[in-house]
Amino acid sequence: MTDFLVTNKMKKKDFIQHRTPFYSYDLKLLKETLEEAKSAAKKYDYHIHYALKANSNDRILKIIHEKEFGADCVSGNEVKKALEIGFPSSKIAFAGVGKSDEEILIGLANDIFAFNCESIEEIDVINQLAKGQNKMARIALRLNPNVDANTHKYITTGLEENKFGINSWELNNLIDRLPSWANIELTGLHFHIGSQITSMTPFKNLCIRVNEFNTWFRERNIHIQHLNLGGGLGIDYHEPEKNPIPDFELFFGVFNQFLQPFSHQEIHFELGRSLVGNCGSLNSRVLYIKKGIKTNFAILDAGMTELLRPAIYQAYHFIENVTSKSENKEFYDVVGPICESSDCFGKKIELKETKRGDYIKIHSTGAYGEVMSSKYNLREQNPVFYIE
Ligand SMILES: Cc1ncc(COP(=O)(O)O)c(C=O)c1O
Ligand SMILES: N[C@@H](CCCC[NH3+])C(=O)O
Repeated sequence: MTDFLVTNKMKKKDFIQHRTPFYSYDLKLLKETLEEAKSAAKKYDYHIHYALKANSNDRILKIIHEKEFGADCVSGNEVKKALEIGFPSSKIAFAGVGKSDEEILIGLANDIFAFNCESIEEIDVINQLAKGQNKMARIALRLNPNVDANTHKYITTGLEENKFGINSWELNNLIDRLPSWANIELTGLHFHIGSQITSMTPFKNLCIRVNEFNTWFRERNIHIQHLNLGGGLGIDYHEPEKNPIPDFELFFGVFNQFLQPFSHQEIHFELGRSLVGNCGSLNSRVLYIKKGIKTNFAILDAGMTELLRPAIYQAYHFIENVTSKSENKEFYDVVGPICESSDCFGKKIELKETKRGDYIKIHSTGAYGEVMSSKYNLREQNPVFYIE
């Protein structure tokens, strides 16, 4: 998205002046969220790496960098972007189940904090490439803890059936090979069980498994310097105005209570959604109201090309008609203009009586919104508003 606009206060007239659809970001809320996360983590000396995949908009990244978070990247381009914004390479972790040789070389050239490795073959390749560059590569092993995150199946990552992480039965083989990897330094263990997790129970279960793995390595005289517990903390998509900031105290408190690190070990997290999710909104206009057999369709000028989450995870976002003056409420299937039946933001959504031209705000789109947008149907690039 190319065209960047800045406004001090989003007023109705601003909506009306500007072409929809567009994303807007509440930078004040972003800063408050970052501050809360930071102070909750500081209590236990925990380190937070921001997961760039959630939102890699430059202005958002600059603020996160200013607040001294580290970066969690999943592609060579994300590593480059983090460096360009100013994140120090000593705070950049590079994860991902399929890193290409070119991407690994970017990480090596910049001496990043760690490669989070997901297979024995990947470690082999990193070792060879590091040897070629005469470098030592620091790695963390992404282990599959087989813990159910109880979230949508497409955003669960920590079960043995998922493609992510090294399974426990491979560990004996892996540590047998460790001495042969002369250009690898094993520094950490990494875990990530999934995203949009709203119950603390999966995190408690994760801690129990991490303690077991950590002990297993210690018993084999392998000294692990950092434990990376991943991200996954969810946000309140249903009542984002009531609960704009997730309960970071509760989240980190669970790890403080159940995780048993050895004394020298650093504890890292890679949070995405919980830091940026609620500061973003997608703003759009109703193009048409159409009577279906069982329902009314409110057809918006925003579609799955701007916000993919409802189409691929049946994700719920709170949708609000911000300009209707009507006292009446009606149910609508809120859909987009894209040539796909799954281009639907929600079925049976209760809105104030809605007509052509009304402005519709789709809340909590700061994470996995703008970054997942596409040009499908040759859609226009949209402007972005930043609200201080
Ligand atoms: C390995 C890894 N780390 C961190 C994250 C960030 O997760 P979240 O946005 O749920 O905090 C993800 C995304 O699920 C991930 O796959
Ligand atoms: N993109 C997903 C989450 C995936 C997180 C990355 N592993 C979402 O919108 O909820």
